[in-house]
Amino acid sequence: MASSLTYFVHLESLTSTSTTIQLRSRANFLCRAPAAGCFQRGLLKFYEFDCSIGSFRVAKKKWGILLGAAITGREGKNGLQAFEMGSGGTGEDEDEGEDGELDIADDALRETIKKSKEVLAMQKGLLRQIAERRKLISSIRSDVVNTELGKTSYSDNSDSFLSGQNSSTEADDEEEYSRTNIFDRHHKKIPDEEENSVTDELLIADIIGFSRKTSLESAETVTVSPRPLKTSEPYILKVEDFEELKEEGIQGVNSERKVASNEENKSFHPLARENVMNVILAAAECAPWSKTGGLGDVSSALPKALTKRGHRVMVVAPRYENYKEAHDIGVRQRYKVNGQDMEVAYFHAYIDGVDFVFVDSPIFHNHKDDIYGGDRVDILRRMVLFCKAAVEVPWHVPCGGVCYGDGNLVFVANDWHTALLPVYLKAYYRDHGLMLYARCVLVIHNIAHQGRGPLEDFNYVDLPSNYVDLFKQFDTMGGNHFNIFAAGLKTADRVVTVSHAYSWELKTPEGGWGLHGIISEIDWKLQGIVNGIDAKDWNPEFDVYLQSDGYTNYTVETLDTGKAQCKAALQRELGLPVRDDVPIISFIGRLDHQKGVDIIGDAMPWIVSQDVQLILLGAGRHDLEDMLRRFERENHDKVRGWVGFSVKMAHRITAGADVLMMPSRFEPCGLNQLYAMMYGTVPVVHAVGGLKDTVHQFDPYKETGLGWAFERAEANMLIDALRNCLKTYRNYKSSWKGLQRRGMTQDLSWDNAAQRYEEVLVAAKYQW
Ligand SMILES: Nc1ncnc2c1ncn2[C@@H]1O[C@H](COP(=O)(O)OP(=O)(O)O[C@H]2O[C@H](CO)[C@@H](O)[C@H](O)[C@H]2O)[C@@H](O)[C@H]1O
Repeated sequence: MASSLTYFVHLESLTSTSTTIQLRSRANFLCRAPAAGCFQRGLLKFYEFDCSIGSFRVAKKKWGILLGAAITGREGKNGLQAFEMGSGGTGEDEDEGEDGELDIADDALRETIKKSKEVLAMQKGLLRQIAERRKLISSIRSDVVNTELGKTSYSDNSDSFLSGQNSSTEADDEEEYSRTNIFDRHHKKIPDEEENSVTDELLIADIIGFSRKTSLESAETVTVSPRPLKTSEPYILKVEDFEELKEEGIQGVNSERKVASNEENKSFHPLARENVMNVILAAAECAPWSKTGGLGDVSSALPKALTKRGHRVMVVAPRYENYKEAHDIGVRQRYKVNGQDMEVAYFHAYIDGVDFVFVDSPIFHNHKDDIYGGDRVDILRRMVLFCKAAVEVPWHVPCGGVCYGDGNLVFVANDWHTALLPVYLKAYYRDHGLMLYARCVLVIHNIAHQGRGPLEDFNYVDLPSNYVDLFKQFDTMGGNHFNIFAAGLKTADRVVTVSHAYSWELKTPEGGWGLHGIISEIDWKLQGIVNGIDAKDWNPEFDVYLQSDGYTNYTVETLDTGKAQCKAALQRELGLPVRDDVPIISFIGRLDHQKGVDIIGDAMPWIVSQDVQLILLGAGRHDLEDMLRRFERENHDKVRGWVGFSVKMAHRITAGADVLMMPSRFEPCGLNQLYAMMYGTVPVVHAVGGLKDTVHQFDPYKETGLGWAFERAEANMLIDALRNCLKTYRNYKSSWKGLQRRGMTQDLSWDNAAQRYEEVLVAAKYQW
């Protein structure tokens, strides 16, 4: 007699050498095999075994944890753990079997099944609620005249999880934005039934994960329980259940992300499909809301690329000011920071398939233009609060009505500011049997900033004293000190840095800034992945900053005319002589030691002796800002030094200039050279870190390469490279065009990088 039970099996902790499971029913097995050799079909795949009644042999390993339907196993005589799950299926034999035989004659198991049924019933309740809410929203939308009705309906607390806000203080138009936005999300169609049931099962298991209890409970009351929930509770969901749930409207909860359209489904990469997971990227800045440099760009662009691969992705960042797109979801949590109780609120926006969650607290508010400002302890307190709040976001913040949960979750922390996240994940949760399946990947964007302080700073991070060693660091620069990056690197499950060359440089005393020893020790979990760029924001074809003031969008086909027009517009805007024949050399970046802007200063006498125009945009160290102003003052006919942070000017300079200089002393990746190449602007860079990885030296004989990459961060090297560059610009027009075309036609999008990240996330997930 056949049944359609599906078994989710996680083979992570298999240990015995040979295991036989005898099935008394026909069953589908979904096996997640983390180690090579478990099954012939390869690594890190899901496997479906349509087993006939009889035995099913698993070589080499022992059963571990059932995934998606966690049921505590029973220890067989040979060390085998065997499980069976199902509800009302056939072939459930309660007799005690032989070794390895499936056995469900267990009270605990019965209890588990019972509980699971209850959970399923609750879920159906939630779906019914969603269907009702959707009807309500439809009626409100169609009744545009009766605004009162809309207000009355939405003043009801129980709608807040759908409307995405509950604050009566928000402006009406913002409320309408929120409603419309979420309405649209919840009305996307389920695609044709071309998806196989395996994917459906995985989606629901992975998206809702083991934390469905959180979302289900919250659905009843609409406010989310503040208490930490144990999330490894058993759950059963069969294929038929999922079908039923889909019919009832589960798409209102999740499908906008996973099954939004046939088009999207077709573009799902098979690897992501099998490894689809929940990803929460936590960062101190996220463009366009907050940005001081490349971290802001990455934390906004990488999540979108991961979403495209099928993952459910959230960005968590502090709320430094009022962002019009994000709405208060009404959830409040309290965390202690150095003994002081602090309340945080959560604001949410759903944009380009990504959930953006902003953690709100008065301590972030005065730092909109000064994210890392204040004294050392101020910053530390902000980051402690932010990391404590961020790590619990998957429990407390229902996005589209459903929390992320921690069952299938990987955090991505960035730089020292969020390096406490993996530490808290371990110290507060995993060491206490919570969030057992959550992992954390830490990304190094810049090791030069580490969150250093005296050892007493340990008191601010609110950890038991046995964790102090994680933070203790001795080096010749800092002596014996407290170092947050060090602790994060030790506790993260995986570490990524933003280029291959930088992953090597980090292990040297010069490149590791005192952490090279730790980096060498954790080499096994370190990987370099070159950043991509947001191909919509930074694309001359669509760039919104090139649509006014005489600028124009252009492509590689319209490069000659389009770029010439942008160059003229830039010269006009900055009050420089409008001349097509004079090369514009540019620099954009933070004004600090890293970026080598002082090296440009050393090269200035030579630069201004040439027939060139020079445009410098930057903010940072006051002495370097003064230097820019002085350059402009002294060479007003050909130099502009724009002091400040202007995204618009960064785009316009990138489009209008012919050459971009990056004499960085070190550069983990560098984004400006990537942007420049996309815009047909030729980079001249110091061959270090990501600049070395991405700007290949021009070879005039072979007509290959993308720009000039000089060996040492010295003025004479910069001058040599610029001299050759200008000679090519003036005398070898076709070579110049070749350089521009090669730069513009590269695939610099995040797609490739996102795939590499996904591999790291998967590796983290299966790491114990
Ligand atoms: N005055 C100004 N006005 C407007 N925009 C300005 C600006 N100054 C800088 N920017 C913008 O800020 C970003 C800087 O990106 P980078 O990657 O060069 O630098 P950063 O050193 O901050 O980032 C760190 O993280 C990133 C991301 O991983 C790494 O690429 C990098 O090597 C590492 O040092 C670019 O988008 C640039 O246009």
